[in-house]
Amino acid sequence: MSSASSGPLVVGVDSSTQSTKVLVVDAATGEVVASGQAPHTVSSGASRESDPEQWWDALCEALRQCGAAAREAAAVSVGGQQHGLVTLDARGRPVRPALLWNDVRSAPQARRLVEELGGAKVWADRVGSVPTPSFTVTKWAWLAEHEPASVRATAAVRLPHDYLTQRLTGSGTTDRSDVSGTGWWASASESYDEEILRLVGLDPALLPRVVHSGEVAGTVHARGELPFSKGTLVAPGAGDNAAAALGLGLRPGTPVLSLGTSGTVYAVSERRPTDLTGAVAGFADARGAWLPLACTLNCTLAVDRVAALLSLDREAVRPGGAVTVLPYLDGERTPDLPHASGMLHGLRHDTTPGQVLQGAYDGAVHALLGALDAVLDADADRSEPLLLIGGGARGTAWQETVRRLSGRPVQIPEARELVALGAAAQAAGLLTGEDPAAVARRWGTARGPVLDAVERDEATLSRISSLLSDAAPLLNGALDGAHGV
Ligand SMILES: Nc1ncnc2c1ncn2[C@@H]1O[C@H](COP(=O)(O)OP(=O)(O)O)[C@@H](O)[C@H]1O
Ligand SMILES: O=C(CO)[C@@H](O)[C@H](O)COP(=O)(O)O
Repeated sequence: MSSASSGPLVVGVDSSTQSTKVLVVDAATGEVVASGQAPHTVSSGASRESDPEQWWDALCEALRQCGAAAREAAAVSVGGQQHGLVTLDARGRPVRPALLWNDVRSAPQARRLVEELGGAKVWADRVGSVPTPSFTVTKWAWLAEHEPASVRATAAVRLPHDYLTQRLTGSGTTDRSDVSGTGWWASASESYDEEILRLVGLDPALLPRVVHSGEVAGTVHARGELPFSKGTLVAPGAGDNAAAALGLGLRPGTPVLSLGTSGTVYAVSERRPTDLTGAVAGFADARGAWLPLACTLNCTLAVDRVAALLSLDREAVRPGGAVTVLPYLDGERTPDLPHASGMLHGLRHDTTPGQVLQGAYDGAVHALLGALDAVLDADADRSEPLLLIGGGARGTAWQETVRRLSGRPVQIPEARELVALGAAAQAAGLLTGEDPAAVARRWGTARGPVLDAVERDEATLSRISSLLSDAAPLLNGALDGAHGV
C-alpha cells in the first residue's frame, strides 16, 4: 500500500469512444492517487469502427502512466462504450475491427428485425428496448449480410468492455448492464433470448457468461504487459453509462445528462422500462435496478466540428438571431433519423458565426432534453438539479445551454472521470462487500456547485421542434436518397 493512502488501491477503467482513461483510487477515501489516458482512433466516412487491439494497447499505456500505484491495486474493473460488436476468432484475436455504437449502417437491419419479431411492442415487452442501429444485434445482422466470411470466422462475440475484461482474466464474461444493450438479452427474463439469437443466426455458445454485481469475473492472468500482481481481482465491469451511474452513487429519480461523444440522459429506476416508441433504451443498471436512457449520436464532437468549420473557439458563442442548427453530422438516434445530416436554417445577413455555433449547442441539447421526461418515472421530482457530466460538462457554453433550455438547476460534480470512478467503486465493492453505489456516495463523488434555474427558453425549443417536423422528409433522407452518412 502506498504510504499516502489509507485503504487498498483499486483501478477503474473507462474505455470510451475517443480514449481510455485509468484511475488508481484509494478504496477507503476515493482519493485519486494516479491517472493515465491514451487515445483511440475511429474510422470516418460511412463506418465507425475501431481496432479492439488498440483499446488494449491504450489500456496498457494508460496503466503505465499510473506508475507504481497501479502495481499495488487489489482489484480492477473496466467500464466501456456500449453496444460495439467485437468478433473474435478461435485464438481470441479480432476477426475485423469492432462496429461501434455510432455506426448507422445497420439501420435497414434494425427496421427489419423490429418487424420480424412482431413489431415494436414485442421488443419493448421482451427486451425492454426497440432496437436502433446502435444495438449489437443489428450490427451482427449487418455483418451476416455484408461479410458472411467474417461471421463464419467468429468463435466469440463480445462487447468492448468484455473484450478488455477477457484479456485481463482469460475468460469470456459480460455484465448485466452492458448485455442489456445488445438486443439479444431479454430484460423480462434476464437471460439470453434464444428466439432473437435464432433470428439473426447467432449461436448462444459464442456469447459470454453474465457476471452479476458483487461477483468476481476472474483474476488477472495476463501479467506480461500489465503492472498488476498475480491474483488481482477483476470485477464484472459495466457499460459506460451504468458505470457513471455507479460513480455518482445515483439514487432512483435523479436525472443525469452526460456530454461526451454521445449525449445521454438517464436516471436509475426500480421499474423495468418498456418504451415502445424506441426513444428510451431499457437498460439494466450495474446493480439490480434499471437505467432508462436516451442517447444522441451528435454531441461534443459534432459541436466542436461546427466550431472548427466556423474557425471559432468552442466557447465563442453569441446570443440572439433566429438561426436554427440540427447538428446531426453522424445521422441521429434521438430523434430516430439514421440517414439525417446536419441542417442550418434561418440564416440572415446579420447572423454572426457565434450565433450559428450557439445554434449547434442548442440543437444538440434540444434532442437530449426532449427525451428527459420519457426517461424519468412519472413520480420523479421535476425540480431536482440535473447532474451534468462528461467532457462537455467542463465547458461554460454547454453548462449555460443546458441551464437555459432545461429551466432546471444544474449541478456539476467536481469529480471528473465518473465512468472510471464508477468502475473503481465496483472494484472497491468487491473488496469490501459494499454496494458500489454506496461506496461512491461515501467518496462524495457527486459533490459540486449547483447553478440556479433560469427561465426556460421556450422560443428556441419550439423553433427547433418546428424545423424538425417541417424538414422531416429531408432528415429521413427520403428526398436525396442519401442513405450513407
Ligand atoms: N473544457 C472543455 N469544455 C468543453 N468541452 C470539453 C472540454 N474538455 C473536453 N471537452 C469535450 O469533451 C469531449 C470528450 O468527452 P468524454 O466524456 O471524455 O468523451 P467520450 O467518453 O465519449 O470519449 C470532447 O469531444 C470535447 O469536445
Ligand atoms: O450508445 C451509447 C449508449 O446507448 C453511448 O453512450 C456509448 O456508450 C458511447 O459512449 P461515449 O463514448 O460517448 O462515452
